[in-house]
Amino acid sequence: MADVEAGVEQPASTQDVPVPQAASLSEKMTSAGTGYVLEARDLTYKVKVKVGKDMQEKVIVHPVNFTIKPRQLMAIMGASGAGKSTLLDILATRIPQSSVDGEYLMNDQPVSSTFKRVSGYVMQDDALYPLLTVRETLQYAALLRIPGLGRAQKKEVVEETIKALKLSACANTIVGDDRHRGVSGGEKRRVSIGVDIVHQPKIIFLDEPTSGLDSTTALQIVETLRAICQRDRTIAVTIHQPSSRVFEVFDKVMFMSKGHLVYNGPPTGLGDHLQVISKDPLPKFANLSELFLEVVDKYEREGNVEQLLLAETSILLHRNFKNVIRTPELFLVRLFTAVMTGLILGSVYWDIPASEEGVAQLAGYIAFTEAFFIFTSLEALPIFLDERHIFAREHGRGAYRVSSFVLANTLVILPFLFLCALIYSAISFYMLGLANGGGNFIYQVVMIFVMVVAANGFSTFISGFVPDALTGNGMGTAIMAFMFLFGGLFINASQIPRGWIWFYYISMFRYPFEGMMKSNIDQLPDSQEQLRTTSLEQFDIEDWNRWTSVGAMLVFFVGWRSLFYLVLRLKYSKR
Ligand SMILES: Nc1ncnc2c1ncn2[C@@H]1O[C@H](COP(=O)(O)OP(=O)(O)OP(=O)(O)O)[C@@H](O)[C@H]1O
Repeated sequence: MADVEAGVEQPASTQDVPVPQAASLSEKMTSAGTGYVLEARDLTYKVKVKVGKDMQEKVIVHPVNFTIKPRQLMAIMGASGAGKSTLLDILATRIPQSSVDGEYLMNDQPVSSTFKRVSGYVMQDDALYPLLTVRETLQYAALLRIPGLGRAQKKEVVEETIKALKLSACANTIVGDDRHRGVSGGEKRRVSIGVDIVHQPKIIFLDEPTSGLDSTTALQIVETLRAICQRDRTIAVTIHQPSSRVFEVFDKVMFMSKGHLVYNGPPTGLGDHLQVISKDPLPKFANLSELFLEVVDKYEREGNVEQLLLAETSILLHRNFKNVIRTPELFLVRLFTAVMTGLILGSVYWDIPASEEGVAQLAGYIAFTEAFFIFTSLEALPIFLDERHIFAREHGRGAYRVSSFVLANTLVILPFLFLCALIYSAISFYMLGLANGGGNFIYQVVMIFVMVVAANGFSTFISGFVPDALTGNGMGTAIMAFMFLFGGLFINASQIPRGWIWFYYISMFRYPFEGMMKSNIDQLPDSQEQLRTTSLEQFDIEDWNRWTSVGAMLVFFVGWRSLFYLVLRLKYSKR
C-alpha cells in the first residue's frame, strides 16, 4: 500500500515523482516488476474499401516505427481522421494482429495472448451507473475484473485505485447524471479510468481521456496519469487538442497526419521541428501543438504530407549547423592549419622543376598532403564521441532514426571539408607551379575533397564503437599508419609480398596518391616524353585512370558511413 499513499501525497505534476521501492499489491499482481517496452516495427494497417463497384486497398496507418517505454507518458496526437484511434486500437490489440502488417513487440517478443492480461484499455465515454457511489462502482469493477483475488485484497486494490486517481474526497458520493447531482465531470472521468485499470494493468491505453473537459480538469487528469505512469506503467493516450500545459506534461508525443507518423519525440523538440517545416515565421507565444496541427494541415491540403517525413534529417542538420556556427574554433583551427600547411609546403617545394628530382618532390608533396588530411581527421574524434552520447540519449527516447542521424552528421561536414580542400589546393598548387592542363587543379580539389570526406567517414566509424577518444586515436592512428605504408610512395604494388597485397587495395592513401601522381605526370610536356614514361613506370601507374581514384574514395566514404550506421544500429537500436 505504501506506494499508492506516497503517490497521493506527491504533487503529481512534477517531473520527478519518486518511485516507491516497496512492492505494492499491484506489483505483486502483475508479472513483471520493471514494466513493459512496446515496439512497433513498420506497423501498417490497410483495409479494403468499396469504390464504385470495385474493392480498393486503403492504407489507414502507413508503416510506423517507435518504442514506448515504462515511465514515459506518451500521447498520440493529430487532427480528426489522422489515424490516432486506429493506431491506439492496433497497440491495444483491439484490431486483430492478423490484419496488421509489420511487427509489434512487447519486451522484444511478439505480442501474445498474455498481452490482454497485462494491459487495459480505457474508453472515451463515461458509461457508469449513476446511483452507485464511486467506491461501489470500483468495487463492482474489481469483482468483475479480478475474480481470482480474495475479498480483502480486492478491497485493498479498490482503495489503491481511489488514492491513485485522487478520488478519496468523493469516494462515497454517487456518480450521478443529469437528474441526480453527483461527482464533477473530471471526477467522473477518473472513475471511468478507474473501472478500466482497477486490475492494475502494467500497460494502459486511453482514448481521448480529456475530451469534453475544461483545460484545468484535463490537466489534472493528465497529471494523474503521469503519476501512475511513474510506477513502471507504460501508458499511451490519444489526445486531440491539448492546452500548452497539458502538452508539456507528456514525456513523448507522436503526431499523426493522414496515417503517417510525422513527429515522434519529446514535446520540447517540437519548436525546433516547427522552425524547419513551417514556411512562415512562428509567432512568439503560441500553443506549439496547435501550431503544429495547423502547419501539418497546410501540408495535407497541399498534398505534401510525405515532405514532413523528411523533416527529421533537416532538423538534425539545422541543429548541427547551429552547433558548428556557435563553435567556430573547431573549424577555424582546422582551416587555419590547412592554410598554414599549404603555405609551408608551397615554400618548401616552390616551383617544382620538370625533372626526375621534380617528380620525387611531387611525390613528397602528395604524400604529405595525404598524411596531413587523413591523420588530422582523427582530431574530430572527441566531438564525434560527444555527438554519439547525445545520439544515444535521444535515440533511446525514440526522437529520431539512426539513418537520419547518420545522414545529418554526414551532410553537415561536407561544405566545410570542401572549403579546406579548395583553400589548401589554391595556395599550394600555384606555389608549386604545377601545370593546370587537363583540369589538373580541379582534379586536385576534387581528389583531396573525396579523400578527406572518406577519412572523416573512417574517424566517424571508429567513434561509433570505441569507449573513449584515447582508444579511438590509438586504434585509428595505427590503422592509418599501415595504410600509409601501403600508400604507393614507400613500396610499389609489384614489390609488396603476396600476403600483404590486400592492404594495398584497402589503403586510403594509395588511390589519391596514384590519382594525383598520374594527373600531374600526364601534364609533362611532350619534350619530356622520356621522363613521363619512366615516372609512370616507377610508380606502376601507366594504365591508371585518375578518376578511378576518385571513385575508390567515394566507395570508402559510403562504406565507412554505412559501417557507422550499422554499428549504431547494432549498438543502440535494440535497447
Ligand atoms: N475499417 C475502416 N474502413 C475504412 N476506413 C477506416 C477504417 N478505420 C478507420 N478508417 C478511416 O481512417 C481514418 C483514421 O481514423 P481514426 O479513427 O483512427 O482517426 P482519428 O485520428 O482517431 O480521428 P478522430 O480524432 O476524429 O477520432 C479515418 O479517415 C477513418 O474514416
